[in-house]
Amino acid sequence: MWLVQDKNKKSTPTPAANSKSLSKTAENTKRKNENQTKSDSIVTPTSNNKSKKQKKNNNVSAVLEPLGSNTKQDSVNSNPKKTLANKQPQSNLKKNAAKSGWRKIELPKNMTMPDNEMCGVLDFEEIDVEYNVGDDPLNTSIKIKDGGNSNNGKEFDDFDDINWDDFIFLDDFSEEKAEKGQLKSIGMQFKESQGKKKSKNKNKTSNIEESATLADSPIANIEESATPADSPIANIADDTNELEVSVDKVNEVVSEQKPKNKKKAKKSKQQKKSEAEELKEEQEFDPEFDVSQWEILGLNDTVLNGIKSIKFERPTEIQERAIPFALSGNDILGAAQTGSGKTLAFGLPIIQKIIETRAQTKSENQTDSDSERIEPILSAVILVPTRELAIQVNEHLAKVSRHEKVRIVSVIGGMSMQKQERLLKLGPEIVVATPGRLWEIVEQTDLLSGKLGKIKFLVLDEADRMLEKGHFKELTDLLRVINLERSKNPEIKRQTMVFSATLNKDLAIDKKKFKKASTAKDSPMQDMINKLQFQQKSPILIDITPKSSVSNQISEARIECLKDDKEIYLYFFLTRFTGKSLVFVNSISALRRLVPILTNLKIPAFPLHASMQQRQRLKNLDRFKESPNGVLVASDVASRGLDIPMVDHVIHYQVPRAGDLYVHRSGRTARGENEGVVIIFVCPEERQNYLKLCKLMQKPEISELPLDYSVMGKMKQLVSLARQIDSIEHKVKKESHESDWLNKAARDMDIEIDPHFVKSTSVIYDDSSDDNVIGGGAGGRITTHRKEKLTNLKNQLDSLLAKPILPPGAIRSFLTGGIVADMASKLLNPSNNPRMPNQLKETALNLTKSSNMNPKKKQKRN
Ligand SMILES: Nc1ncnc2c1ncn2[C@@H]1O[C@H](COP(=O)(O)OP(=O)(O)OP(=O)(O)O)[C@@H](O)[C@H]1O
Repeated sequence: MWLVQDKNKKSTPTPAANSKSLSKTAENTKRKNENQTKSDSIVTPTSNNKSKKQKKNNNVSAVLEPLGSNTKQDSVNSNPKKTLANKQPQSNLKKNAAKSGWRKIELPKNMTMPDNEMCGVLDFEEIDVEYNVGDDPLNTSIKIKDGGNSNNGKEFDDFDDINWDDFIFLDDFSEEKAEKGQLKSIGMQFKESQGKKKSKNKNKTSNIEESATLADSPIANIEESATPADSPIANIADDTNELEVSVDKVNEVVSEQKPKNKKKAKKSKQQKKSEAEELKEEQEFDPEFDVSQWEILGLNDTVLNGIKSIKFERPTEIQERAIPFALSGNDILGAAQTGSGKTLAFGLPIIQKIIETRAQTKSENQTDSDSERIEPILSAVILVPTRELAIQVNEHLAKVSRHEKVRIVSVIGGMSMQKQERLLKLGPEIVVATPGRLWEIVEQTDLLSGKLGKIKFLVLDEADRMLEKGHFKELTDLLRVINLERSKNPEIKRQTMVFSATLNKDLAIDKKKFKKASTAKDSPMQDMINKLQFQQKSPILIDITPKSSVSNQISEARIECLKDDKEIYLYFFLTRFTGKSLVFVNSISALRRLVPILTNLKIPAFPLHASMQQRQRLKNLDRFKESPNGVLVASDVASRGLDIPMVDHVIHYQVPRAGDLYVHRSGRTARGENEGVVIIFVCPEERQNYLKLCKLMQKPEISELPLDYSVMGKMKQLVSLARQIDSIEHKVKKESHESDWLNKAARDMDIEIDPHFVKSTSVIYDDSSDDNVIGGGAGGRITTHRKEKLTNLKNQLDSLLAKPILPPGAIRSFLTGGIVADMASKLLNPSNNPRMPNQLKETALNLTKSSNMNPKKKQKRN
């Protein structure tokens, strides 16, 4: 059984508490103190039954409180002794919490436990509610629900994100120990046991030592269960694919040393998925597959085997041009359109080099009896601007190097730093990283010291993005460290490869101009080139971007409408054409407005933006990938590099602020050999920017999408209902949040809210309009009224959504004659759009292509 430590008062400060969590704690304390001051002025003291309950709880030394009741203790002081010395009157609740710094939380009744025994409750600072556990960590997965909203719940199968310094085993808990500050968190116990094991096994190699300890410790078992030991790419089965490393050797050691009596670990969903994928890949491998087109580029048999697994018949142009140069050791500046296969253009030569180096090292060590213990060498660092892209590049390279088990680790922000450190200790050969987190690791640990300076390859993918705010500083710092060693020892050879679809920021992609821009003394490109310290005076420039920078496989079209009507037009487009759509917005606020409206309209819409938790970002990305008609509403964090299969439409819901954004956003469709549609929404306020964009892209105006807009009245009605529902839901949530806050403040202070106060601060609801709240009255009534209105609106919307969307006049004349005389047959015709039966089931691609061929084709508007 475990107790959970209140995040706001660590009575047993642990060495592992990192600066981030400490600062967060301080921030929480400050906020809580502010809240307390606020609540002092609005609540009155009382003695009620609750305080009796709390007295009783005092005897058990941990505060009992129902999970989700929001009765977290107030933070008093991070030092328990100091708190006890504090003579200020406090509620029993507070004293109790201050004494122990730990609290026990009752589990909700509906919680299922394998052995009917409580084992633990998790309460993370970044997660509002819950839980689920079993008593055997190996047979357990944790489900943590975000924000208490079950629709929005997320599940982790991964114990690695738990800070074990925040938990103790309940059996270890005593009030005495708590007072003396002698409680040892699970994390501390683990570290101690790890220390002991290490000294016992000091003759073993460091990797083996660590694995052995991991295998013996309860925490280790948990960690292992999150990292499939038998997978060649250990973390590919991680539920987020957060990190990947091929650690066969270490894994062998781990599995050998597992205690015999250990219960069989239940395979996580992800493990199973990864095993299934591996099996599939194994079956997909075709030794007879013709790779002659690749062979002529100079790739060796091992890499060619990798290609036989992924079955790419021939190299793309950028691969054809870049691979031979890269294999012969050149620095490269490569520009090619989005989705043209740049990852393998730099990835295959790196993999080949790693395999060759391994073979060479092995043959050099053949006389050495220790040849089996060859230290893996960090050969390549690939820097990318976003976390999702890092994971994707990792997966892509892991897939093609699967037979050789090249060790690849992603180092990205927003994920467990400890896990990334542990994987780095195992010795990766390729690190794919975002600059921020890699720099954090370099600064805070010595895991990469001496290694970065010796790498054989440095890649900057989406290089132009790296020059922008948010990456530039860390990138510069990293380059300083990477170049340091070489400046001392010029013998060290390193190839540098820089790739993007928009290498030249001003988008003037013509060779002369590009060269000019990249050599102009004061350009950021030149600055970066200087910092990169290419080994060659002039790196090989391969620029095969099309004139307009946008892929030739993309068909573009424009939708003109008023700013306030964009939601209606978007809903219309998404209903009219089936397929996967990626909708880009310029701001998170626009995204937050749009997603609930689409959700109310039963469109499977998923948000993705940089302020979301990383796990949620990945989860939404996965949901989008799996949903054939899904809509990802994203900020520009998704604009670069993401290779999501079969995105049919990219929609610029707002005109992008820069030309390169237009290119990269648009490039999320038409990947590889596919075609795709790009739609840009333009409202009168954006017209100027749109025209500038066209000029920048060196193209005439984008043709307008020829649509039959006769159903727009219906669409407007539906969207208006969805908006109203969202607005009321928002208000109800806000009210309930405020009332929770008030009740919580009162509970924390052991006081009762004065009903007069509630009355005087409440508002009167004007029945004539949902928005006319004019002051004075009872809050509860308002909420009830709103809820009723909400139910009515939802019913109304549901019934409209269940009907086909028909042009005006269709209902009256339905089945009888007039403009929709043949409606019955249309409704039954499978080649018509089921939601809009008077329209053909047509793809946006065909329509856009035909309008591009015939730009004068007019659309009908009512
Ligand atoms: N030779 C090939 N034949 C067929 N498909 C390929 C080939 N090379 C790569 N691909 C596929 O093309 C898609 C795009 O590749 P990749 O992500 O490397 O493009 P990119 O040029 O880096 O795009 P972006 O500029 O958007 O980052 C991927 O799905 C990849 O698997």
